[in-house]
Amino acid sequence: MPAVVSKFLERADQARDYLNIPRHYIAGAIVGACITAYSVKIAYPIIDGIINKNNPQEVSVNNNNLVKNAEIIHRSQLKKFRKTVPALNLQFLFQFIKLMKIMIPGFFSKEIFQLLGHTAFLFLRTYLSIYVASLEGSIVKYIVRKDTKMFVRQLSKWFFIAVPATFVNSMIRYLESRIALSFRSRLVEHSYGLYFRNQSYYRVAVLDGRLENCSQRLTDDIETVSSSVAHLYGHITKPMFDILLMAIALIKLRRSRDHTTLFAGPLVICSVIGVSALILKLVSPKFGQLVAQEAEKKGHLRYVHTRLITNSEEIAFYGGHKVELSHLRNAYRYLVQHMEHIFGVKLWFVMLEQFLMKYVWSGAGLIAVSLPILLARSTVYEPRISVDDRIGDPVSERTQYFTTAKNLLLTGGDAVERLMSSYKEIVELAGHTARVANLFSVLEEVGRGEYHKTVVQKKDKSEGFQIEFRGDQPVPRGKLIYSNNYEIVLKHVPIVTPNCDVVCSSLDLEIHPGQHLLITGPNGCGKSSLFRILSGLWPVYGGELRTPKNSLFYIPQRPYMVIGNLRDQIIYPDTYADMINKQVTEDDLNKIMRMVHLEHIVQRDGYHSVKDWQDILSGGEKQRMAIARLFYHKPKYALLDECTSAISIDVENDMYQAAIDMGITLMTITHRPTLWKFHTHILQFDGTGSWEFSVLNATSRLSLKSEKEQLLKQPETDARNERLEELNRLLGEDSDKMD
Ligand SMILES: Nc1ncnc2c1ncn2[C@@H]1O[C@H](COP(=O)(O)OP(=O)(O)OP(=O)(O)O)[C@@H](O)[C@H]1O
Repeated sequence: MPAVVSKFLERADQARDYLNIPRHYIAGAIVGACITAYSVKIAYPIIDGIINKNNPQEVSVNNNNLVKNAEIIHRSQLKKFRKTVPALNLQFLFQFIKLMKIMIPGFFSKEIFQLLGHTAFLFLRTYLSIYVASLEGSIVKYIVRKDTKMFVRQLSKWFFIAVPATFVNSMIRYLESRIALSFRSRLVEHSYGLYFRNQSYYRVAVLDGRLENCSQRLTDDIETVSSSVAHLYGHITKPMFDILLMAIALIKLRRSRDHTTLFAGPLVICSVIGVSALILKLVSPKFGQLVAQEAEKKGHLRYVHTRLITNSEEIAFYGGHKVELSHLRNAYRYLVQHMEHIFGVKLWFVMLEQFLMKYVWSGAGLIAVSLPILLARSTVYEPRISVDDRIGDPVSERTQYFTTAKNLLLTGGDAVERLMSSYKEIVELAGHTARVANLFSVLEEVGRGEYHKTVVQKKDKSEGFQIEFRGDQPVPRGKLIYSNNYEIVLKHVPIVTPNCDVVCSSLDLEIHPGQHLLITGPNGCGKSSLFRILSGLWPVYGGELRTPKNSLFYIPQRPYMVIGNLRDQIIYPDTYADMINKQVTEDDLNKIMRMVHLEHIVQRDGYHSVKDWQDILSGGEKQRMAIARLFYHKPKYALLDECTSAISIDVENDMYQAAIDMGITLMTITHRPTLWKFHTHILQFDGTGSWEFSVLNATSRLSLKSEKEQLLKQPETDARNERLEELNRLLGEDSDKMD
């Protein structure tokens, strides 16, 4: 390769001679081209930014709306990042200390001992490096002196030292990995504690808008922070030892030669390193911000993939692959664009870094090493030689000195280079640290019930409930009291969504065990939201709510199937140990499965085989399984949110009767008139924020329903329409719809 290049250069030079172009013209052109390329590189993003700011509609690659939407999300994410730029500053220091306190909880923690061990091995490694450097110097000396015996002796020492040296190297890597794993375990443990406290995993996603991809921070970012910290510890400690011990060794070595130039070499090296460090710091790109943005984009890509996997069946039925593919492609494209940007930024920085560290420093090192030889007072220098080396000649002495000094300098130079490149790693660490520290502080706040979400304050002049705001955040002013007497009481409680929409201004309700409540009303009127407020998932913004603790059991229309065997599905959220403690046997489970007509699943799959029950069970089977769960737990109240919509009416009736017989009080959202007879009270929302709570007379309500059915079959007249409207009002149903 070098031969080809030199041939090419030779030909080019001949051509230049032929064309009679002076050499300095060519050099000027090359320098000019480099400067132009660099200016374009710097100016392009700025010009692009100005153009895109003025023409936001031209941003998308094609006119596809999806691409535009994704672009808008992408830009809003970028804006968010610009607000808090992670860098090597005081904020990073505080965040880092916070994480360190979690990673190293005390003086006598396992991590301290691992770090001490790691430090000892790093020190040993440096010591061995110095020993090997001087050994190599003596080997070269005996080669020059043609002393075979001494050469073989030194070479045997060299091989002998290789065994502990390689063990030390391997041990350093082993300890670094162990420390990274220990740090990671501490962070993971801490984050899981926060994530699962006060249902934060739900609240952070629904009620708070600050963390878009919790999973990315909980997995990748924590892993990166712990491995970077462990790596950086070695990456900074080892070079420091190296520099210290190498400097001592070099000074000793130089003292043995000449005092006059003792400080000249180190002065040259220190000045060169100082100046180049300053230059690198000045021109260094914002790596912290860049890696944080990269993590965000990776998280978004992971999120799009997860959505696809979770909803694969629906997407396949719809044939929605085109839309999903474009979402995936966009998410990936943003990641690629960003990575290309990072690579581009790194290209110039690494070039400068390499130029300074590889060439400028090596040059300075060579000057420092050669100074004692070049500036020696006499041309035939008589070294201070040891007793063993009295027979030595000046040339072999100089060779030994030069080889040892060169090795020491190389190791020292390498150490300074590693220290300098650590700066880049620290700034990158700042990006991940900011994300993890932010995750922890958001989870802590969410756990305390403090949420931050971008909500639009509605200036509503009407009479209804007004949400109180502090700054731009709503303040829940309601009282939530956990009572011991199993009653549910709501006094002037509004139903407010996480987006601060008031669905119902004030709700008053009193339910005692044995009073089975039917909840009806049009879509979106706040039926399920009432359950969320009763269960304590959504804040109480006003009034007072009294509810028994741990006595409500919610069953949705699409029940969740847990990872595990069939038994785990029935007893969820209990564990097998809880089941044993409750003295429930498999016979009891068999009885429950018979009650929900699922005994065939027990015969087919047994209780112990682990399967993907979410996919295996049909919609109706999953709903029956959820009812089996209800029968296993026998709570005081069951919040049933259209949870039997896929079950046949006769089986559904059996289940409701069985639940009542078990002493479970039902609170049911349903559109099926066949379930009315199981309820004693009714809460009827009208969809405009009003409601009616009364005793339910199922027989009279059913006769109203059949009258409505008859009227709907008749031709339209004023009298018919008037009566229909009246019936709809009484039944709490939409005007032209039969439930
Ligand atoms: N997580 C959420 N964030 C913001 N708004 C929400 C959220 N969940 C529900 N809403 C809104 O709250 C309102 C009431 O929703 P809710 O689920 O209580 O309706 P519903 O009466 O149960 O309707 P349906 O009969 O269709 O299930 C709706 O306008 C809905 O869009």
